[in-house]
Amino acid sequence: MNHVLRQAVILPRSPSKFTFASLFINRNMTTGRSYNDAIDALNSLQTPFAVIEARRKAGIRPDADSVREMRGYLARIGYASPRDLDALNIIHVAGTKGKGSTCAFVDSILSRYQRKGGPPSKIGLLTSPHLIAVRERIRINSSPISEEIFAKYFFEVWDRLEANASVAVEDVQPGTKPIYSRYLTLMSYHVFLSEGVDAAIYETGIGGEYDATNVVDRPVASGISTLGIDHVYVLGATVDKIAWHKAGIMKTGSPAFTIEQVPAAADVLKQRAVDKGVDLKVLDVDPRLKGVKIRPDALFQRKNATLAVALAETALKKLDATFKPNPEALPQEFIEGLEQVVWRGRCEVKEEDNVIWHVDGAHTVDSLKMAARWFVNECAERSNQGTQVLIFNQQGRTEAVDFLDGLCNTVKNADPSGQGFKTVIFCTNVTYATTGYKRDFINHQYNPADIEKMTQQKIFAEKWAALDPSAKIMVIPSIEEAIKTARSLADSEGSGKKVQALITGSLHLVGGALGILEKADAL
Ligand SMILES: Nc1ncnc2c1ncn2[C@@H]1O[C@H](COP(=O)(O)OP(=O)(O)OP(=O)(O)O)[C@@H](O)[C@H]1O
Ligand SMILES: [Mg+2]
Ligand SMILES: [Mg+2]
Repeated sequence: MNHVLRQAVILPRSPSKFTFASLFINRNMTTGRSYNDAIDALNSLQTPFAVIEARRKAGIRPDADSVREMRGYLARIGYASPRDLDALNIIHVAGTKGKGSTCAFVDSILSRYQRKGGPPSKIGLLTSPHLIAVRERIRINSSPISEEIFAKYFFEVWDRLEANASVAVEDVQPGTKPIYSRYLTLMSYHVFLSEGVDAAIYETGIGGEYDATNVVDRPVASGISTLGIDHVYVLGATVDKIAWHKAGIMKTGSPAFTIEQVPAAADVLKQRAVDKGVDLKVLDVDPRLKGVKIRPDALFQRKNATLAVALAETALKKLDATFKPNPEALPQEFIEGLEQVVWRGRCEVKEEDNVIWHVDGAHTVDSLKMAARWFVNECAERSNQGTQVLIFNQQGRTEAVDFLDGLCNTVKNADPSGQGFKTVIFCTNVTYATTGYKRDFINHQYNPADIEKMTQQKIFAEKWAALDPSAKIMVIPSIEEAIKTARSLADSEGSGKKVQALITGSLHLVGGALGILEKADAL
């Protein structure tokens, strides 16, 4: 670390109005019933860092009990029959990367039909994680549910769980509640069923087989997006093990789709499809996408779009007996849905007077290479290209240090001067310099001491110093200060040149950064 201390500039924390310890204490539930009260109560359902560590050490991983447990919670909140979920016509998506993007495409396509009067008449969308506010994980007709609606259903679920806390249900301990993301999944079923949603798109949280979303046993269709390495602790370290989990969302009697995968993953998907009697369709990039303006214009996104088209066609066939896919050309609704999709924090460009921000939430080795290539291509198209700056973080994943090689080399190799990023900033995911986290970003799952000492960021700095000894490396306590620092670099640019900044590595980082860049807390 001494080496880093010599090479990297490490900014001290600003005098703050919060203590780090206070951020991580589970709050007792307040008596109020506002959106903020709901988020506080939700935050109390996070598994604390110490418990996660203990489980890790004991080798405890999710298993079939976790799905049975979700069914138990569903029963406690009033949905005792697995058939209750059939009304939602669920489109279920798993994958290592591209899940959210695929779901957003399906949502956008279906919304063109909904706006024409349907079917579907109401579309639900559950995605994770959130970018700017928790409520954005649960959408109806493409909009995050309002704070009022969120709070209403949040506490309805809460009250039902408490009222039925002692009702014996298999695999659920009396008096318990599901943890954070599982609570939101549970709540989403209640929201969508109560609001009369008739097509719901579900992104899995982690894996598939044992994921909280896998309580659906008759999806309208299942889709598996690009597989790669992530969540190694829960899913396994090799792509075949990971594929096994993701294949768990394929259901006998429901159509299933995937796109081209690396052979080890493809083999497992095909074998599990055979075992389940599922006709799994492996899709080449859809030729009907030719001429459709998919953003970013990259192969991975065309794969996501291909999967989304197949899923949307299957859903529309189920919902509307008169809908007939046209193998020659995509209907206008599909083209508009694909071209006009809004999926924030992924390959976004925001231009200021002196800085062009490139914002992408990639956080695996493969997706970071994609993000780097996208950044390079964007920069290459501009005549006012100035210094390239990186703002990076990934909290809580020890393997994240290996994300940096691809990022560094992709940008360096594309730069005719061989320079790549001139300044590299590693910051924590703490949003603001003096007030700490926005409530929606409080995370008990990380080691508070690591954030306080910026341990992870210093490890990144050390790694980057080895990858590129000529880069100026900085370790900075908050996103706000990281952005300020990048802006200040613009002062030394030549006239007409703009700093080209890439913010990536974590969706939490990206969400916090967008909030600051847009000077808004709102969605
Ligand atoms: N098919 C893909 N292959 C590789 N990288 C992808 C693919 N689709 C998207 N990405 C990259 O991954 C980032 C995240 O995309 P997206 O939100 O769709 O993935 P996700 O599977 O929902 O990820 P998460 O694990 O965060 O839920 C994108 O910004 C892009 O850089
Ligand atoms: Mg993920
Ligand atoms: Mg996602």
